[in-house]
Amino acid sequence: MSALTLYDKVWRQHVVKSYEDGSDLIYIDRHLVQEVSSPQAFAGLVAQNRTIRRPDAHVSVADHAVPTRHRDRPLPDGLAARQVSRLESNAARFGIPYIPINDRRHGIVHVIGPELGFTLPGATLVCGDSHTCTHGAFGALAFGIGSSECECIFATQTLRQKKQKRMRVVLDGAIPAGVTVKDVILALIGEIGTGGGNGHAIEFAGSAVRAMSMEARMTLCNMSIEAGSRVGMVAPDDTTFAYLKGRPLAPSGADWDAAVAHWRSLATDADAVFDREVTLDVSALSPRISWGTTPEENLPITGRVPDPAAESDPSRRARIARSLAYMGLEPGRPLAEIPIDRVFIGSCTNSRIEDLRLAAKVVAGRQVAPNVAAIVVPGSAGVRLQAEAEGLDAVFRAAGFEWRDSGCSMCVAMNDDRLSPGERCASTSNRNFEGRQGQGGRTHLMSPAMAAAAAISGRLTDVRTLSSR
Ligand SMILES: CC(C)[C@H](C(=O)O)[C@@H](O)C(=O)O
Ligand code: SF4
Repeated sequence: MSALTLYDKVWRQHVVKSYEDGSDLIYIDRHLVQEVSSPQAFAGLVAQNRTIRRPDAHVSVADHAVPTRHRDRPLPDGLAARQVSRLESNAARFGIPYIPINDRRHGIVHVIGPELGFTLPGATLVCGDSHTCTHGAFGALAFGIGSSECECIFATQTLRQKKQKRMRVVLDGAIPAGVTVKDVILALIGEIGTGGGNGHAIEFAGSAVRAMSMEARMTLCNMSIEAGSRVGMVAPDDTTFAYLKGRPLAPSGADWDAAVAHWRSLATDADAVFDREVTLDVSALSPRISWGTTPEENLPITGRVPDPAAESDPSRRARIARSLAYMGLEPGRPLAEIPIDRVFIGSCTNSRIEDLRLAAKVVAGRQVAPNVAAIVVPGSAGVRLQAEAEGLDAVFRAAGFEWRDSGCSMCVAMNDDRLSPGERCASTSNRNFEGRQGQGGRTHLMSPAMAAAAAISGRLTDVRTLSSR
């Protein structure tokens, strides 16, 4: 048998049936359900009078629409309240687990899956949400699906899919001080483009990945979709097992030992071949900032706003000009001089405990600039409680940040937290297209440390210069 990759192995172990057109029916072990993409799937079940085949394979939680403050009060009447109550009643009707918004397990689907040990190496995991690739950090085969596919999973626990091509991204070297995995993934997307991973399942490998914490690996895999790939995976290792051990839904006792032995066998064989290989030396990277309206439009903070006139390709020139017009930026301006109005530290990319620790370290003993409104939104109640136990909330509050309850918040304009037209935001989220954080809002993507530095100085800032003051 020829050598296999991690992706090949997990795929193979889930094939129920193969079709002549090259697609396979694969078994889906786990399904996360949120309020925005699930209503149609539940409605489909009702219309066809179907039940859920394996209720224990699903976990539902409302994260996108929920407010991040005043959660002790009933949700005000409106779309959010309807979306949340519909998810709750659908979960009750079909008998699947539901996590209420004030529960200690609440949070963004992609943050709580791993926290609960619902996300496991070697499992297939789906959700009606494009950032499901996050869970690939554990060596799960995880990807986002559409509403009709959610319905299919509910009814059959299987999905017909075509295998992707195989791509390996090797990250070598040590990440320098002041630089984080967010800068690594932005640099990669800057290099290969938002279509760079199209049609491919990415495996992240190399010494830098082995050295990363699970939180960092999740940030990395989370933005695979911004690189065009629905799948981003990391082979499970001791770091993975240490994170999962003792989690509520992880195996225990003798099952744990058997699981670890199986998980170790999933690593890509030494002689396996990839359809595409990309290598990036992370030791040469600087902190990055997106300046435009796609994640690929990003540069080191030491750079300047690009000049469309310097671009020879007419369509690229037009694209840059349009981005700059929307972002309200003049060519040639140093990025580190751009003033900001808002700071958002949160989202399934960067709202885990390590992210908050990094940001708090920058913020400690300093004040948010008077022109800036800044919020920290922990990705889950678990992260919030951990941060509070460590006193991080006090650090943020003392500096002038607002400390919120868990949810997607200002990552996506589907709840109360959003930008006003023209407002410029330093954001730790993953998408920066026009209107993403609110109509007319201007998003600059960056790491938590960089967002914290921007909050303090009131402009885009190289965190390395701030900490050396
Ligand atoms: C609302 C949801 C379906 C959407 C997604 O698929 O990713 C959202 O989470 C996003 O980040 O844009
Ligand atoms: S935090 Fe943002 S990117 Fe993540 S699931 Fe929510 S809306 Fe999507």
